[in-house]
Amino acid sequence: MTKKVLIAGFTGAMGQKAVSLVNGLDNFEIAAGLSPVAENNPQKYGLNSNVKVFNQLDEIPVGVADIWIDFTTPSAVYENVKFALTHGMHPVVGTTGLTDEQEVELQKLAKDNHLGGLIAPNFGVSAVLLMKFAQEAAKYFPDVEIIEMHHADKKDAPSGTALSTAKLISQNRPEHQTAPDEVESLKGVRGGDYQGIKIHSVRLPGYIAHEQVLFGAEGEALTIRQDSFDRQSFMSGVKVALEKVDSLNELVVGLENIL
Ligand SMILES: NC(=O)C1=CN([C@@H]2O[C@H](COP(=O)(O)OP(=O)(O)OC[C@H]3O[C@@H](n4cnc5c(N)ncnc54)[C@H](OP(=O)(O)O)[C@@H]3O)[C@@H](O)[C@H]2O)C=CC1
Ligand SMILES: O=C(O)C1=N[C@H](C(=O)O)C[C@H](O)C1
Repeated sequence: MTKKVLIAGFTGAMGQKAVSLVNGLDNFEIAAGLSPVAENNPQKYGLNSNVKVFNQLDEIPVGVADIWIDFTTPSAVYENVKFALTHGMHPVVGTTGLTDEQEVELQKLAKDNHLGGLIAPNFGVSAVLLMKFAQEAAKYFPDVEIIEMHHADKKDAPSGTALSTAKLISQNRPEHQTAPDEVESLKGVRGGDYQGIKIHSVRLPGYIAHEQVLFGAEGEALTIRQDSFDRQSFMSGVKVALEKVDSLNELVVGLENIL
């Protein structure tokens, strides 16, 4: 049976990659797209002429799609996923910026509506592996800092991946304070702080998405790095999510939990 997909943010950099992905899959079809200023001209965006284009949530009728792909903005994602879950759609969410509280609320909503879904801060295998390796290394190296580097159009900082990396590290890291007496003579120069783990966000044209986790100890260092040179690299993860999402019985966080 062909599954119908709605792509929220279909005009954006990731949305357009998702359009190409779903157009090339046998058992899925794009039924609708949501983007606030998109023209009602689906073909302009690589969509078939019968695809419905919506500019806001309240235009979307019940039953339009089975799966909701979200690559929008941190300010829109919570309401979007709430809408999907209350209108019978399984969410596959790549958009970053959901707070822990919002994730918990959405998980409850998914449970109440008997719908599974996935929230993945990163659909790239290199990033998923980086997070796994960093979590393991944190048992042995409590002194750690994260540097994430992204394109200059990125709206949120730190990246969802960096925040997720810090959360996973903090689960394994013994309580520890690096450089307890330090003083910043230039405000913010030591980066953001997640439970004692410093996070540094770099934004530069030419970059796509990159992360380094630096561990230091007496006389040695370990650096783990991943690079997403092309947004196509995220699509294998999105494909796995599309294939598995309707067999999930909860709103799962993290691609690694469905691989
Ligand atoms: N999980 C992962 O692996 C990855 C996640 N991301 C995340 O995905 C998100 C999108 O990234 P990217 O494609 O680069 O961003 P873009 O800015 O290129 O695209 C954002 C899209 O969202 C649309 N949009 C804006 N507001 C709304 C709204 N209220 N409802 C629906 N759509 C809206 C925009 O439409 P319009 O142009 O009409 O304003 C546009 O189509 C970001 O949060 C990013 O961090 C990115 C890469 C990988
Ligand atoms: O905005 C991006 O580009 C990306 N966003 C995600 C994040 O915030 O971690 C995933 C990837 O880093 C690309």
